[in-house]
Amino acid sequence: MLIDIEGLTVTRSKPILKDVNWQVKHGEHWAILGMNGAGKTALLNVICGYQFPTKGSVRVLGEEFGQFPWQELRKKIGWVSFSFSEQMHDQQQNIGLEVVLSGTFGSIGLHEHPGAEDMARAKAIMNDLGVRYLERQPYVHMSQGEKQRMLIGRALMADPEILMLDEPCNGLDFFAKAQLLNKVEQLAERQKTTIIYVTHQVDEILPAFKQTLLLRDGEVFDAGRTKDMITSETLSTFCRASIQVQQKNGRYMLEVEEEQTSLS
Ligand SMILES: Nc1ncnc2c1ncn2[C@@H]1O[C@H](COP(=O)(O)OP(=O)(O)OP(=O)(O)O)[C@@H](O)[C@H]1O
Repeated sequence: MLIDIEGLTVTRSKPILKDVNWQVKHGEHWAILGMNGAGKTALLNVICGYQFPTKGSVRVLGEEFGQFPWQELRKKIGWVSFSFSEQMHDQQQNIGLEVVLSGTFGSIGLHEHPGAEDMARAKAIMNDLGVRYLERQPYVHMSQGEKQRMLIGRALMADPEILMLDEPCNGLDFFAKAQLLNKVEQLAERQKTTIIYVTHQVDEILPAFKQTLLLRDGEVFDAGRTKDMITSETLSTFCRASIQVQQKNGRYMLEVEEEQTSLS
């Protein structure tokens, strides 16, 4: 079991996660679908040890939260998120190659001298992600899609066992989104890293994401095989709206008949 969460409750000034149970096995790729404020980012924060459980147990990569130095565990988890992208902006001078290389050291900005091996690996990863042409370009001058691929490259430098992508297609145009999803699909097919993909949009749930967690108001609404989760019936109840799900070439599309949902 890669992730084993039982009875997880996180309460701050209000309940954020309530009695969450979720298990991720080796070799699985998961999508986490939920509307704004559902608790998706909070759940990732708990997995990375940035947010502490109020109640319940959290085991990641076989280690129990509270009984293991979580900063060690974090090295095996890659996390790509918008907030991280914002932090990178403080490193105005960093060029593409440095951003990817910084993943070796888990730092924001490159403060250490990488070895020849690291350098070769960073270039190979950039090549793979189709961003080798950005090697010398400052991060701040990159497009949103280029930045996202750069951050995925940075996360892959650490050779993570789990790669968490938190709404990676936000702000991307349809072409950049297709390119990014294509890369995510390739990564998932390689089966080296378990991918957890957080989104509001069902069209981003790629065929490789055979499992889906539906999170609503801090609670697990349902979890299991994507083909059982992304159905008209389940999503209509989940979104409290009348929703028709269509499938084309293994991808999902929604038709929403009422206005109160934010899913598309
Ligand atoms: N430290 C905190 N104190 C109080 N409330 C918090 C705290 N952190 C998160 N929340 C609240 O918990 C809820 C879940 O937040 P979270 O960021 O996990 O949602 P999300 O599903 O990722 O949403 P989005 O899709 O909008 O990014 C939100 O209502 C948020 O305001």
